[in-house]
Amino acid sequence: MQLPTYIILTQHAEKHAVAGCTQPNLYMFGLAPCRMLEVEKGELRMERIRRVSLIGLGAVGAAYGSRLLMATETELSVVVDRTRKDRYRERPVVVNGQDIAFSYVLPDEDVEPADLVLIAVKYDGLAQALKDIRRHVGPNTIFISLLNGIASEDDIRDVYPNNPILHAVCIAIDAVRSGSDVTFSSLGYISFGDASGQQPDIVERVRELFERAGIGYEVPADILRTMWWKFMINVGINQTSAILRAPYGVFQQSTDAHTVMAMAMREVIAIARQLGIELSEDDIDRFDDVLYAMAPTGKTSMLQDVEAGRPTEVEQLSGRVLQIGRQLGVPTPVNEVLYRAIRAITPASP
Ligand SMILES: NC(=O)C1=CN([C@@H]2O[C@H](COP(=O)(O)OP(=O)(O)OC[C@H]3O[C@@H](n4cnc5c(N)ncnc54)[C@H](OP(=O)(O)O)[C@@H]3O)[C@@H](O)[C@H]2O)C=CC1
Ligand SMILES: CC(C)(CO)C(=O)C(=O)O
Repeated sequence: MQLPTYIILTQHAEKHAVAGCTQPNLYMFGLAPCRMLEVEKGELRMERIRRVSLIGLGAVGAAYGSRLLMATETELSVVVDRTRKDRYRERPVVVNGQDIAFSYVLPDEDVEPADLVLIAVKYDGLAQALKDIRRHVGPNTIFISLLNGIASEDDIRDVYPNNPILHAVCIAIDAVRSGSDVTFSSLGYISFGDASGQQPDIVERVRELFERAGIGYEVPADILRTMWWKFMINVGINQTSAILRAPYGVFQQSTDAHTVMAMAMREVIAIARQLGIELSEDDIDRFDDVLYAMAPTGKTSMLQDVEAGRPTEVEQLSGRVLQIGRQLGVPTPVNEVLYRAIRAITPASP
């Protein structure tokens, strides 16, 4: 029998094969942390993402999680505390009318580290989520956060400074959650990338996973610009929709609603440009292409929070705009009105 050949790569010199051997367990000696790639017929085979751990099974997490469950060669674990586990056992998560049999893991259970940790909680749950997934994190575990806003990647970096983190946002998904029932007509796509430009292999591995799972994606040339574009979108439509209690149809029909949304977006454009991120009026038009394709009955995540009486992510939207605007000396009066109005009608985050 012919043994497979392995190439051993150190974490910090992944481009340089440091040894070839036929005994995979050799990589235990002196080279950790490291990764192995199998060589097949003389060609390097990409190390596939096989173990995925997801935390946050709401609108976004359940929607993308249901796709990841269908990916071949992938094991998906959903990290939940005891209370949530009991709740999901009593009332299973339903996505587009189908009960989904997720595999739940408690934070203290012993597990193999994941290849990829996917985070889909709201911002006020992020600090706890980063504690709860600790047993799923090994030296090479990749992180992707699907949270809105521009802060979560830095928060992950603070807790897991040595792990690869890709930036990501989901665009044009119209998922709505009611209790543990999630429905969507479009999953949109995940725009993701490596802000450091140093980890093209990691981007490729995630791209290959999304292909296998049937999750739409794009890898833009400048992921930080895309993050700010999405931030502009959320500052505009999430906040205006929350105050007007307006689903997407209202923004498709009403020039007034659309104008308020665009006024809030323009303040993001102004601060972004001061920071060297070249957003412009065209970026509002680009969002219109997305907006007019969304289900008229669909609702932003912030409107869903308001209707469910939950705290909102306002501190991550206008809260951030006001903070950065003050630092840069850029006036942000529209966001100040939105900030105060949203805080007036919603409970504060714990
Ligand atoms: N909804 C949408 O269409 C979109 C949302 N987003 C962004 O994605 C992120 C998630 O939003 P969304 O899915 O709507 O939020 P949801 O409120 O629907 O879901 C968040 C989920 O995380 C769970 N959760 C929180 N903390 C933990 C924890 N420690 N362990 C396990 N589960 C936990 C919550 O459980 P529980 O309910 O029990 O507290 C809830 O099920 C937000 O940042 C949002 O802005 C981005 C694009 C679109
Ligand atoms: C862009 C939008 C409005 C829908 O995907 C969103 O990000 C949200 O609802 O939070």
